[in-house]
Amino acid sequence: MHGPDAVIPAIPQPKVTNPVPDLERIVSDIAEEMRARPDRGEVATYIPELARADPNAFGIAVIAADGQVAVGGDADVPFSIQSVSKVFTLTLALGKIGNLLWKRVGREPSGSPFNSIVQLEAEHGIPRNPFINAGAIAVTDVILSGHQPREALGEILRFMHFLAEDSSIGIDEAVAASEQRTGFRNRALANYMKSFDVLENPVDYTLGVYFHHCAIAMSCRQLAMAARFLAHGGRNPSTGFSVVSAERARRINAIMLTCGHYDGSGEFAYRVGLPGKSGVGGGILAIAPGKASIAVWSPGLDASGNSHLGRIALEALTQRLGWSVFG
Ligand SMILES: NC(=O)CC[C@H](N)C(=O)O
Repeated sequence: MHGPDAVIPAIPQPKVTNPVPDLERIVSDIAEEMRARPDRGEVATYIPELARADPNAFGIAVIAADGQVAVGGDADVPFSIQSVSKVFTLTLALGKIGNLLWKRVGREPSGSPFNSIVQLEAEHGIPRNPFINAGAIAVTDVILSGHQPREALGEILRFMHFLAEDSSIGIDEAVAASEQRTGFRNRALANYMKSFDVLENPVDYTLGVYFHHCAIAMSCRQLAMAARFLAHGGRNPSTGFSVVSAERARRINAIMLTCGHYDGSGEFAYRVGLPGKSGVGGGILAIAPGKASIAVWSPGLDASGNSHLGRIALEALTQRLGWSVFG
């Protein structure tokens, strides 16, 4: 005899992988250690609104393959993601025009600061990679083509909502307005590229979208959620849906590893050993392929414009868990 339960179809369960031993303890230890450190780097001031960030803030969120979430410190406080947004705009632009993107932007490390102008002249207005400012502006221009700025921005924001499974993510308008007022260098970069026809749209439109996507505010938890597809062969591990192909995820990770920290990319690879992308708001997104998506935040920066404690925290995490991609 079967009981009534026998007719209820089985509910499909997500694939369960082994939980990471001690993950929660390691993450909370690191948050404690970072909170106690006196060396905090320098908060960015060239975008006046960013200068308001609290140098004592520190947050970390790690989302493992089985969905386990380990957080520490200010993991739920939203901050200005700035250049971390460039990972997501690159993903969208590749989705829109595929490998044609590489006619407009290179994929070599620049060895220069994020807002450098010098290489652009020698290389005929083609930025070295999609993560320096010039490259990210060219990528934004690709997303904008065929749309009004408001629509393009809406598309970027909806993509973040979809990836993070969180429609509360928004733009910090005060940060966007602050950069609109003071972004003279980015204006120079964009105008210079426009003179080589690398940008298709009016410079002000492209920059407007760029400044606004840099001003997206997210917490470490939201950022780690949004980047899960990069750690899992292009798939969202909780739904199983594919965001990009495995090949594309691998390639975005490769560009993060080689270019994600500007002229600090070599040092980040040496110390942390993971693909990562930093922003001047103090956020760093890092990907441990097959293992986890990780976001850290501490607003004080080092000389290359990357989060000082964020990098130290990631170095501690990868060492304790043996997560470096270099073994
Ligand atoms: N490195 C960064 O985060 C720079 C982003 C910033 N919006 C700028 O264009 O200057």
